[in-house]
Amino acid sequence: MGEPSGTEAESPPEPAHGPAYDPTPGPAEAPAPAPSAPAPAPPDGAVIATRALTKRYRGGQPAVDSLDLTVPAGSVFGFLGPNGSGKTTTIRMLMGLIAPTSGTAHVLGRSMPRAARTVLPRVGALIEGPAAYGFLSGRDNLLRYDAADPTADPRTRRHRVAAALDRVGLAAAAGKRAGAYSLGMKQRLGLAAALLRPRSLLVLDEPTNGLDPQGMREIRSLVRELAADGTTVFLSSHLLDEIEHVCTHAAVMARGRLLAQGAVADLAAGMRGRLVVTTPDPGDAARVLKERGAGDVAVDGDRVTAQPPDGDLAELNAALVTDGVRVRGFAVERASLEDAFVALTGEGFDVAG
Ligand SMILES: Nc1ncnc2c1ncn2[C@@H]1O[C@H](COP(=O)(O)OP(=O)(O)OP(=O)(O)O)[C@@H](O)[C@H]1O
Repeated sequence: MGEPSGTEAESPPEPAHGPAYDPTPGPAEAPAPAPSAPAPAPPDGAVIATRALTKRYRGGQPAVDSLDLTVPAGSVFGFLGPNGSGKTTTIRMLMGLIAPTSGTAHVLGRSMPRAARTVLPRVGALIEGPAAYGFLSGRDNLLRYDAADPTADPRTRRHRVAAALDRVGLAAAAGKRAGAYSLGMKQRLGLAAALLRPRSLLVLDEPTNGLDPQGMREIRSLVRELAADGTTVFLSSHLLDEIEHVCTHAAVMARGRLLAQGAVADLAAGMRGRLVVTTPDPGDAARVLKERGAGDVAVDGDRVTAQPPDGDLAELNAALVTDGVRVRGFAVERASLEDAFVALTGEGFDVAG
């Protein structure tokens, strides 16, 4: 999460929580001033499109630096990067909570933050953790939250609250004090708040942060269900595993800059996986692989692994056999998103979180 907003130089007043689930939503925040440059039209079908989006907090390096992000409609888009890489700052600009230093951001085809009042009712957001009144039940939290929204229809309130609680699997616990909820249940209550109205886009900042494996599974399957219904989901995460299992598309950030974006399968497919040769002659195999241009050759028992050289791998296999290496297994392991990330950043990734 970002650091206290008190260090922020030029942003407008900010609500303590995300736009969709502050339990004390007052009158709508004044939208931040729009950048003066004319906004280019967003690409067709993009639910989020930013161009050269930049945020520089007072005196520092840019927290977000010339970001060109394109989130296709219908995608589950993972916004991936280690702590401090600029994810939360980007999300806050997209939601109109802070003004960019320069560049443009379009959400649902409209320029932010100028169109915040039109855009935000169509966006469900869960930002900077769930917030709820502990002394109220989950249901009463949602009733109160919905009642504070001047555009929400009071006649359908009870029905919409019940449907949202049901949707996130909290119907049975609806009458329980939110203070007694587990973190996972609080997170689901936050999602229920985001789902009180039909949404074109859900923005979730680290939705599984702090959850146990069971809680993570529940949120992930909920995200998949929502996406199956056609909602575009934009979620930030520092967990590669999460992105790989839940997302159709991803963008990789490091130190405020975008390193890559695209379909998850393409991000990993651009990488050649590691060659694994299983053999009772590992020393000879390693020698032949090196001679044939394989990189980073490593021997572990009867397994020899390497970065495959360019060219036809069938030829490489034949060369091993011709040189008397008895080959039991010869395969290229599929590259993971983690391999792609390491190749992009040249550094490891805190996979465990
Ligand atoms: N209000 C602020 N004032 C000054 N600097 C800030 C502020 N918010 C964030 N930063 C700095 O901007 C950079 C990006 O932070 P940001 O919170 O956007 O990253 P993040 O990828 O979301 O990380 P995390 O997962 O830790 O929230 C960091 O160096 C951070 O210290």
